[in-house]
Amino acid sequence: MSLLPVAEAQARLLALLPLLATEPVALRDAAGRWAAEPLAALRTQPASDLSAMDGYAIRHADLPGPWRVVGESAAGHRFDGAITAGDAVRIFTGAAMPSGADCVLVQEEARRDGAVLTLAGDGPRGPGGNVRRRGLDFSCGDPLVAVGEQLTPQLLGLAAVAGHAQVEVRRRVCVAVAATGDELVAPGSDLGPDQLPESNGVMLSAMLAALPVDIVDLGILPDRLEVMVEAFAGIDADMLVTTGGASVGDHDLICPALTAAGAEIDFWRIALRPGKPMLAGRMRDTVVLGLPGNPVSAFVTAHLFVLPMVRALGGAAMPWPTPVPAVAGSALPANGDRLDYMRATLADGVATPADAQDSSMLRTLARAQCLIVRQPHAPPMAKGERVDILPIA
Ligand SMILES: Nc1nc2c(c(=O)[nH]1)N[C@H]1C(S)=C(S)[C@@H](COP(=O)(O)OP(=O)(O)OC[C@H]3O[C@@H](n4cnc5c(N)ncnc54)[C@H](O)[C@@H]3O)O[C@H]1N2
Ligand code: MOO
Repeated sequence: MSLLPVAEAQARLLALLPLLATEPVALRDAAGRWAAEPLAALRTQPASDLSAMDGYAIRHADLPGPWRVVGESAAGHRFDGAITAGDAVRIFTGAAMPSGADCVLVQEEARRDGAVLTLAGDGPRGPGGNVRRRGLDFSCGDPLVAVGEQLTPQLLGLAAVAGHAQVEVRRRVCVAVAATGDELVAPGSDLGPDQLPESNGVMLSAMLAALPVDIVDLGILPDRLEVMVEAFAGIDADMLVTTGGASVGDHDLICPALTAAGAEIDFWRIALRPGKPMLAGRMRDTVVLGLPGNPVSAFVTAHLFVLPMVRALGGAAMPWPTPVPAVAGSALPANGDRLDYMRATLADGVATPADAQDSSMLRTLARAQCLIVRQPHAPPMAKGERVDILPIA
């Protein structure tokens, strides 16, 4: 069977996703979610001309003074009157400019004796000096956040000052995770000679924990068709992620078990190393991803498929990991017909692949800081040439 190119597999998977309902979330709880509706400014910021410094609001035409101090304007308590020739108002950072004043004399350049103020420096350069004009940051109605943008702390601060208390986002994504394999036991268990501590579920849950996800842990399923079918048939989740049993051996039962549980398999086996035996489909309202059992294959396919799909379900406009340029730290051999992701360290922009790239080796994965991306049929590459990497640390 020919292998499906990775980009095609990603596009097909995206097409399988349902559109999740939206919910309003308080800004303080919205970090990391994606805006499901655009946010426009509900107010103008600043709403009035404000002082940018502590000092005295004056008319620039009155320089070089002296002035008579006629009142005070503080943030939250403006000076209600208007000033005329020779008047100054004591003013603080963030306070509204009094009517008639057009600049602020900073207090370091002023000398005050009772109500009399004299110049003790150069003074503001011109009208508007040390003043933040109304609307300097944004005006009411300005578009501020686009649909699909991730809500960073900075955007949430912007939304708050723009007058919003909450933001509409897609509801949290429910992901069921199952490890499969007769050899697997819970981490820390006493081990028989053919047993292995389960690690893929641990790693996947940790990868998902950084996203707005509720995880349903299905634990470890044995390589028994009827047990798997029963576990899968009762699932109520947006996504089911399995690891193991995806290949072609007699005990690789994920494909038949999912099919028997009502899933339609959309594709199986992709042109990716590691990660070739991945499969994907849909089981009623649940998107299904069957990841290979080898730990590095599970990690790479989670990075390229599971996390992007969770982001897309969450409403992300840009769900994919973005390659960045680096320099090859050693010569790289010609690549075969699969898109290859090589574990590598990264120092000062130089990506050096690990000597061994076997997909069972978690220690090299744990110490890798990036994956070097090699396109199918890429020619050999010399040390020092430019490569694309995906940062993972
Ligand atoms: N004849 C062929 N054999 C294999 C092929 C192939 O095309 N033809 N593909 C190979 C590739 S590539 C991969 S990747 C593996 C993936 O196979 P499975 O998805 O069926 O994975 P398993 O056989 O169940 O396990 C593989 C390996 O990983 C260990 N494992 C599984 N689950 C976990 C877990 N949750 N935690 C830790 N370790 C796990 C398992 O013990 C095996 O050692 O197939 C190749 N074979
Ligand atoms: O593609 Mo497999 O994931 O080489 O080990």
